[in-house]
Amino acid sequence: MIFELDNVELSYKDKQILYGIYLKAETGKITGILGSNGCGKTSLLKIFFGNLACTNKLIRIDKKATLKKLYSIKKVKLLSQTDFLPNTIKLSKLFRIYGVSWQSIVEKFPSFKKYHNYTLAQLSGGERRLIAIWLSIKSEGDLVLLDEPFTHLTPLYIEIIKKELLLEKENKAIIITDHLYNDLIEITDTLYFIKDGCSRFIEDSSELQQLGYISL
Ligand SMILES: Nc1ncnc2c1ncn2[C@@H]1O[C@H](COP(=O)(O)OP(=O)(O)OP(=O)(O)O)[C@@H](O)[C@H]1O
Repeated sequence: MIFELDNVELSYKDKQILYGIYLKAETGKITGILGSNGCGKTSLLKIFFGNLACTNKLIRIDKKATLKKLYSIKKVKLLSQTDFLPNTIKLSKLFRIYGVSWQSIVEKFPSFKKYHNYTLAQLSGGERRLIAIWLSIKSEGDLVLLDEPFTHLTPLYIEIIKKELLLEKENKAIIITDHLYNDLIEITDTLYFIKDGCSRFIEDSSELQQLGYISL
């Protein structure tokens, strides 16, 4: 499946944020989005998902344009930066609701075994984040949008999540944005950089220096 987002125009009051955007995500590939703080990455993911209105946008699925919100016609998962899961439901139930086996997370993160009957409110911020990431990437989905999945995670956990993403991409299109750019670049097949409201396709990571994203 191929998802394209084109012709995005987004303003907040008089401030124009995005106006020359093209992004493509496809099953079997991980697409990365990089850009400085405030350039519009989170907004882009929300526009793609369908929960942020903008002046103009064009979404195509397998080359066919659609005006519908993507989440209403395809299985799309959005990992937002802020907590979005209910804090009072036991993790065992949350995993059942998402259709993800509890054993899958215990196999990769054995220290989580004891949390089976805990609620999210009883976990640390990083542990809550890991649960949210796991449910986003392991539940059924055509397109997975991940807003800063690596930030807040311990280095070892990041390595495990990267390996899982490489497995999950076989059946899903995945888009990731994160400031841990080395981790992101390592697993992405396609990379875009957002600057001055526009997206640029990055062929070689050395371009990120010329663009002023990382120091020379
Ligand atoms: N609700 C809002 N009202 C007004 N301005 C907003 C609103 N949400 C975001 N913005 C502005 O839009 C711009 C893009 O925000 P966005 O969160 O998409 O950036 P980002 O690239 O994800 O940033 P970061 O890397 O810091 O998370 C920022 O300048 C922000 O101040």
